[in-house]
Amino acid sequence: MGHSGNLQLKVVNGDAGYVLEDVPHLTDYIPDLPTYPNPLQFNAAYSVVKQYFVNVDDTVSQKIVVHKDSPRGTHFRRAGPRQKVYFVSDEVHACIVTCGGLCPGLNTVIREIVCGLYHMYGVSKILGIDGGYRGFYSKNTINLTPKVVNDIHKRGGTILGTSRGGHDTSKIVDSIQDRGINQVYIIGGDGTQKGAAVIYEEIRQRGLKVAVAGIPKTIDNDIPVHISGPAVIDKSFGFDTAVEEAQRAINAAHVEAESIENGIGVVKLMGRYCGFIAMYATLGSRDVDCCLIPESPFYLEGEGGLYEFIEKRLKENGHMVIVIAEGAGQDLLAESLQSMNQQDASGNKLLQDVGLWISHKIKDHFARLHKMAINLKYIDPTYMIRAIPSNASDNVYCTLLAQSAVHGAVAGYTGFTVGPVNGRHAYIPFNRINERQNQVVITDRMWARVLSSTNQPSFLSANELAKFKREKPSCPVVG
Ligand SMILES: Nc1ncnc2c1ncn2[C@@H]1O[C@H](COP(=O)(O)OP(=O)(O)OP(=O)(O)O)[C@@H](O)[C@H]1O
Ligand SMILES: O=P(O)(O)OC[C@H]1O[C@](O)(CO)[C@@H](O)[C@@H]1O
Ligand SMILES: [Mg+2]
Repeated sequence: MGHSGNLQLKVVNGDAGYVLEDVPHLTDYIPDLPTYPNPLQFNAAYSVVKQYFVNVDDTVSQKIVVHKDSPRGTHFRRAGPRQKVYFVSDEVHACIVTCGGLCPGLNTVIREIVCGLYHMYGVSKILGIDGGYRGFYSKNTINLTPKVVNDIHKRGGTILGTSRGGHDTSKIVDSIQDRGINQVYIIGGDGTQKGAAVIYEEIRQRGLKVAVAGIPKTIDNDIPVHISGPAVIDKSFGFDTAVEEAQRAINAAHVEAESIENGIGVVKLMGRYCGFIAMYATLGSRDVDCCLIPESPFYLEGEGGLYEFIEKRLKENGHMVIVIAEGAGQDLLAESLQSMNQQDASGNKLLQDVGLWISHKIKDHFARLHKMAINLKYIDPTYMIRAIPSNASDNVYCTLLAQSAVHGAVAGYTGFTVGPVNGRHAYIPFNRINERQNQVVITDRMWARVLSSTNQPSFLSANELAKFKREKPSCPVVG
């Protein structure tokens, strides 16, 4: 096996096209670090486990759909407890920070990092950083113990608070160094993981024995994940909970629309640059007649347009439900409203309210035509789907993510994000997670399932479809 690598890439090539995209280790830049036996083997609860530790050479394959002659492809290091650890319990001084927007399950991840460190590794010095990245240098810290975090998974939000912007790398690493912190757990979305990568690089340049672990959070599912799109992580925590909660809004829209002549229910769901929540909520509900997402451009007027489809569906069924992701149709809004081009503190584009806009457009159109009296109800559950506690299945998922992060940091790995790859938890280098934003691939089978379930137009001409097929590479299809 040959090694090739730099600060960001640590790639190992093996036989038959085997590639390991490895994560950094503290010993990459601090040689001769002492190791210690993993205390987990003396832990009463874990004594029932037949094999305590994962083999150091275990890796998880990114590709599970293969042909007879396919190369073995990319692999990631398997997550889990190692026989040797690089920290003794008393030496560990950990901290946890949450950044970006809210997401169901943030508190569960915090809880399980604290409990995992305490119960599995005997760690008692754990600090909560208040209010996101800027909290490192501008706020007081919170002492976290299993008692403090005992009930927090039942609450939405994050007990640590969160923020956008305020990522000042030197001030953050100064604070880590001054406080003697040697394990940093960073929970957040695509922006946060980019910030974590820069912190890791600065720590490495300063030669500090500090492990940096990222736990990916994104209600939008915009971190490269496996729900359609090239596979890295299967899906992000809180996504299931959000999709479940979105059902309540869709049900309400359906009940309202069904109960009145020519009723139209419009539901706006989160999804700044991608329509995963809208797509899954639509497929989950089966009451949706039209799902509009940022990845699939649509138009209103003329043949094959939205107005024509609405008229047709109302004539057929007497009612309809439209689900629209917040980032959909922003080009159309920019044409008809004065574009604001505003950004939030992290540099994310601030969007105009497409739900309200489209509701007005539809009402105006049918009023102008005098053809058909419609009754439109607009429901905007935006923050309601993310400000709730995670459901049971997300809670279990959050536990595995948190424990994987703890096992990895204690074993000396750093500069990594945790996540399940084809069902097995793995350590993924930051560069892989940060390479691009995940989006619904509208030439994939999952989007076809939506079109088939709603029977809505694709809004694409034959030429556009051919262009999309050429541009977007076909990727491993789920299901
Ligand atoms: N390229 C970057 N380099 C360093 N820090 C960044 C970068 N992008 C974002 N950040 C920081 O990461 C934090 C969170 O970023 P952002 O507000 O974009 O949310 P996010 O993590 O993407 O979560 P979400 O979009 O799901 O709400 C902010 O404090 C921001 O300053
Ligand atoms: O209003 P805030 O808190 O900035 O968050 C809104 C954004 O956060 C997200 O939920 C991502 O976390 C986007 O879908 C949405 O545009
Ligand atoms: Mg983001």
